[in-house]
Amino acid sequence: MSEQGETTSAPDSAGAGQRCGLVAIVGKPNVGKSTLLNALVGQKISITSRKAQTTRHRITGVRTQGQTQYVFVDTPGFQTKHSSALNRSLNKAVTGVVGDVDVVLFVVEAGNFTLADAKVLALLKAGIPAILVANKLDEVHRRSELAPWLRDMQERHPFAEFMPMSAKNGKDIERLLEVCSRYLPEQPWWYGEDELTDRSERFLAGEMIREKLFRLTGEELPYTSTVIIDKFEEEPSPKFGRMVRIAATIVVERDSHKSMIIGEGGEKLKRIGTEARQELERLMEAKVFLQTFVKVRTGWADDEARVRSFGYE
Ligand SMILES: Nc1nc2c(ncn2[C@@H]2O[C@H](COP(=O)(O)OP(=O)(O)OP(=O)(O)O)[C@@H](O)[C@H]2O)c(=O)[nH]1
Repeated sequence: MSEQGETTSAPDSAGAGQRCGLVAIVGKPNVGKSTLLNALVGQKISITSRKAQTTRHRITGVRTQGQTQYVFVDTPGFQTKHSSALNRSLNKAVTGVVGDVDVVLFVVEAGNFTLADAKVLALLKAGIPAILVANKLDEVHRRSELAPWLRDMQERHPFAEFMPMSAKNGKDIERLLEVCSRYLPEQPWWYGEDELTDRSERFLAGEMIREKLFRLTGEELPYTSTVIIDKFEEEPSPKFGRMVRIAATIVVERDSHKSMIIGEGGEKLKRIGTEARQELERLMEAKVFLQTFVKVRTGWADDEARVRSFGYE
């Protein structure tokens, strides 16, 4: 339950009373960071368009609840299960991230603190509030033992809050969101309330191809060329976790534009597809299969009915 209540009415257009900020989740492998992130975001993680405030970060999810928008950022160093790789990437990737957010969730297993936890803790920056998430509370059978452990943790770092909890418990997640919101600055939201739907990923896929298209063909290509997403299907994949099949059509007005996009031996279209796919994979954290086609539709931009049939309003 958020302090602001569960009002999901449209936000004040001026952004009055809104809070918005960056939240990093850190911790050694297997403490439950992914479980926590998924629960906090409350839906499948997706991407958003990039905004100036967050270009330095890779956004893994956004939750908008009540008046607060929580923007979760990725800490790549902690994704790995290999401690050597963990060590290597720690200083580079994570230090930058945890030094530049509004609040850090430092996740450990309740009642535990190992050398690996200490290494992560050492990276937290003074001045950035850190919440100790003592996760997997449900696995602690003797709760009485937790008090001395918490005191011990208090001595290790000046944590702003202590949250003994379970990432699998909905009430705990609500409580954590509420606590977290206190550390996010009052400022207008960066993202629309509904920006994280499947549709926004679909939209982003189109934008990404469009961006590559214009970047790789240069000025020559008329602005009327556009990208239609014909298919955007997510499939469960034990191998990749997330897998998305995308089929896109680049619509141009002239044959000459078509050959410009396809390039010699199909080289350019291939490059557009590869670059778009790679970036989408990174953003969506998914395996992406992308098919791109080019079609000529003379005067299509003037033909309103046809424009509508392409999915534009
Ligand atoms: N009992 C219990 N298990 C949990 C809880 N949170 C996470 N887990 C389990 O802990 C294991 C690790 O969870 P992940 O979310 O993958 O942990 P992680 O920190 O993201 O792990 P890495 O990807 O290795 O960094 C999984 O089997 C989860 O189901 C919890 O609150 N209680």
